[in-house]
Amino acid sequence: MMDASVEADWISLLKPFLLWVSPFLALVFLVLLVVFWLRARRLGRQVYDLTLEVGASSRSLRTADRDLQSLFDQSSIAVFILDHRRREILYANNTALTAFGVSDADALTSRVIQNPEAWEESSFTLLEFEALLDKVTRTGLQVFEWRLPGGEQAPEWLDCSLSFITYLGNQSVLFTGVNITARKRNDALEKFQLRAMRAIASDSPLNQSLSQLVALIERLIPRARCAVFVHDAEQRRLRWTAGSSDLPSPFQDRLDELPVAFGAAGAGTAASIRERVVARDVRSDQRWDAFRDLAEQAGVRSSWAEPVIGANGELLGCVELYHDEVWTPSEDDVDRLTAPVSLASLAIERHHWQAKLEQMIVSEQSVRRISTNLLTLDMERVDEGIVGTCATMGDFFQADRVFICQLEEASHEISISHEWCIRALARLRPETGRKFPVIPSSLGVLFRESSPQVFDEENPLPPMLEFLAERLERGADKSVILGPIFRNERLTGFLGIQKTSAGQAWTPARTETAQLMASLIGAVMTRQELVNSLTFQAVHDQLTGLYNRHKLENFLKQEVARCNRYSSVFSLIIFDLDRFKSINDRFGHNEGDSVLSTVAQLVDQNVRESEVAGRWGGEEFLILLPETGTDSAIAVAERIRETIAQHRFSIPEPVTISAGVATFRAGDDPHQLVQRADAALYNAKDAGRNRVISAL
Ligand SMILES: Nc1nc2c(ncn2[C@@H]2O[C@H](COP(=O)(O)OP(=O)(O)OP(=O)(O)O)[C@@H](O)[C@H]2O)c(=O)[nH]1
Repeated sequence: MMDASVEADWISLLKPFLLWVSPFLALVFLVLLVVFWLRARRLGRQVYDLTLEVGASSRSLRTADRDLQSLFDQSSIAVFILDHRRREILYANNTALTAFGVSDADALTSRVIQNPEAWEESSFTLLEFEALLDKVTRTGLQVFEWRLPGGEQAPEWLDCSLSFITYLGNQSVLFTGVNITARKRNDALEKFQLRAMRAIASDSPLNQSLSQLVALIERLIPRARCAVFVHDAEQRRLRWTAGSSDLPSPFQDRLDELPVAFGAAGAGTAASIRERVVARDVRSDQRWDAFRDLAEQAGVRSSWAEPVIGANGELLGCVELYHDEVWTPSEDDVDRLTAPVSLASLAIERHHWQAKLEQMIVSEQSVRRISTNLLTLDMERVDEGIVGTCATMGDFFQADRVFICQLEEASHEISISHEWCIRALARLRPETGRKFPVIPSSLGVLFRESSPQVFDEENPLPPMLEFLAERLERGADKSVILGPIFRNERLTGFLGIQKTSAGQAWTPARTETAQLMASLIGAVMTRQELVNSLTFQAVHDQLTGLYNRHKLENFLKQEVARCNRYSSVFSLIIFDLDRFKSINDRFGHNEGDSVLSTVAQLVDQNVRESEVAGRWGGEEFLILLPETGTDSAIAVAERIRETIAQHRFSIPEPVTISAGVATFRAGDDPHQLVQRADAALYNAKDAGRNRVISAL
């Protein structure tokens, strides 16, 4: 009860206050209501405006995308837009589709962007590309060069950019790629061209320079496999010097040493006619008849051969390109190959000159060595020296046999005087020294030009010289060069250089060298003749041809020394023509000379090889009889005396001699011995001449 009354008191107390405040409260509420209404209206308008704005933006974005797409669709730049999160292509233009070899955006997603295998031949992997996509979200832009595997018309190289964009509300990446294949190809070509030129300019071996050219050509003519052949002028063959590693070895081996002839595939034919040869389809081309199976196995269906011609018009080699399909070069292809073919010509010519120079140096050294050998031959051992030089020449000329023939004009005979040959021929060669009949005048006609002649299958040896090749097999590669040897403008022999196997051919330079050698041998022989004659003159008496006094004294000294050392014995005969003064006086000095010569001949015929006869001076002769005692010496002297006495000389009366014989006694010197013989001779004169008396 109490509580109800207290409540009533409170209400009665607040009532006047509430009555006074309530209009204000109502007013405040009203104001607040108005404010809220006003605010709500403004927000609504703003929301409305915003909604309008959003709608417009969205519409303009879509318009922009459409504009962008139509712009990209026409572009030669490859463009695609990739949903960054889902890795899906949202848009790709035609250029991009062609570049990646696909037909639509979905294929680009499934066959490229989400397929790691498609990236195998690309310049980077799918993982690396994805890393770039992630990077672009941080940096906004990435630029790079991309080598694509490339299709038929597709670009090989793209200069690319990736930019981060929002596309159709998605976080996306915009890809652009500009085709820079032509620039890249040019760069690469320049690089290859530079490499090839450097190799040619440097001292690189020919096969290396030509391999660089092969690489260059294969860049210039896509899908072609290339080979470069070098012409071997001596063998008239093409040597496979450089070629694509894609050409199988049996193909290379078979085309190596291709003859320069029609029907020797494209290269051999082009080399023989010195013109371009295009075999559009080797299966039906007759120039490939002999090589068809080989081409089939190597996957060669067409060939294009360009001969390589040197500055002087000589054939240097051949460049050949092979395709695995029926193919003909376009004018552009022909243009493109012009420079490399010129480079090949430069490389081969440079190599040839270098080889020639090296050969000349070696050749000059060898020629100098052989010449020095010949000109400084020890005249005591000339024959040995000449045979040694023949061996050196054999080595130099790569010959199997080198020989010297000597012609004896008087006897009309020819024989091999010096010879060297390889071991294999030793038992086949004709005997050295055997004489064969010849007609020197007809040989003189054959070698009138005094230049060497090469005899081979086409130009056989004249019948009288056939003995030179006797018992040696003859065949295509066998040849003998004969360099005439002249002495005092007379043909006196030949230097012969024989080859029985394929080797270096007889080039003009080699032929010239052979003749130089023949001339040197002629000079050596003349010198030897001169030396022999001087040596002969130095020890022989000019009138009689017997040993002279100087030589007799030498023999005497040697014999005395020998007998003193070995307690041996020898005897001397000294004889003198009887009354020779009277012969001179009556028949003249010339007749006297003739008598002296005849006596010398008779003496020479009556002494043995071991005995030495000479002219002691004037009309005095001395005979030295080794290992001969007094009795035997007297017998020899008697025999000579009788022979002379019985001989019918040119003068109409007999010629007699008186002789003194002395035998060596231990301890004698030459002078003592001669004195004793002389004394015996005087005794013979005193005793009436025409007799033999021995010393006591
Ligand atoms: N025709 C010629 N005569 C020569 C040669 N050498 C020497 N005589 C001569 O030989 C003669 C030697 O004469 P002598 O010494 O008087 O002796 P000889 O007349 O033979 O008389 P004997 O010896 O006593 O028998 C000289 O008249 C010389 O001139 C020569 O090479 N030729």
